[in-house]
Amino acid sequence: MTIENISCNKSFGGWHKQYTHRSEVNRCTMRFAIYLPPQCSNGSKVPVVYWLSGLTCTDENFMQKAGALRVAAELGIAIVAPDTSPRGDDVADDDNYDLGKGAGFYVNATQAPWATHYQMYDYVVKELPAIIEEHFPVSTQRAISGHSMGGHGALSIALKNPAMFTSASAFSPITNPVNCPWGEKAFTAYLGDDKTAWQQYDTVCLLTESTTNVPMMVDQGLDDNFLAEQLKPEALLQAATQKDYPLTLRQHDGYDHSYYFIASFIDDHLRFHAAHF
Ligand SMILES: N[C@@H](CCC(=O)N[C@@H](CSC=O)C(=O)NCC(=O)O)C(=O)O
Repeated sequence: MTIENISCNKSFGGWHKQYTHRSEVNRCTMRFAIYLPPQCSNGSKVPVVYWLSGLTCTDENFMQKAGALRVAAELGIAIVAPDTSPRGDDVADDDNYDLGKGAGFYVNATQAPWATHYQMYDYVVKELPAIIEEHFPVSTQRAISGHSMGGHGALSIALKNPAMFTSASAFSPITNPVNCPWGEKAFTAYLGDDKTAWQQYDTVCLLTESTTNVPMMVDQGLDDNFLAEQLKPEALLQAATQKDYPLTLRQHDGYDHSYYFIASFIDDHLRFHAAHF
């Protein structure tokens, strides 16, 4: 697979780089960002945290706003941030921010017009890791994290692929997309009206049926304007408690849904993942 470097910036002794490539699964050009810590400079292979961003984001929001690179450099962890949807003039879109471009929801769409390009589950689970492991000095130790729509992606992907990730974490995740307006809208469009097809991508449903444990950490702000209607951490906590699942849920007074919240606690997430590598 050929990839093209489009930016390169030294940061905390390592390198932040952006690449484009042809995606076979999404049938379009995709862009991703990678942070390579200084420990890579002698050819050593480092573990990777995959970061999945939320609605309206690209590969840039997390890298520019989360303040994660200092601790990634200290811990010797690479971070990979994909885009949140396929892109391009021939890719189906919607007028609203919560469907279409910037809102791929990390599922494989089965419905027209979305199915042609919106295969973000396969992109994150298969195509992107293969590219990363072919082109960069990374080991096969992987963790996954994300925010909001990306928190849903991170937790559901870890639950569906427990052998692939040593740990998973999320900020303000959509925990139960089959049961909230963002999820119902996206899953109806991408997966159709049959709600049984939605459950394969729902963190609460997957955790309830899980037979393996991927250690999980979730941070949630209690002044998040999406908390009650869209995010529902209590549903996740209830499912985890019933299964005795290894979930750490931290709820923080005063914090909202923004990257100011993520930046306040991202160090803890990277240290959590480092402890499990
Ligand atoms: N109406 C808002 C909603 C978009 C928004 O809040 N996006 C969040 C993720 S929400 C869940 O997936 C986000 O991360 N935005 C990018 C950022 O850099 O903050 C809007 O259109 O802005």
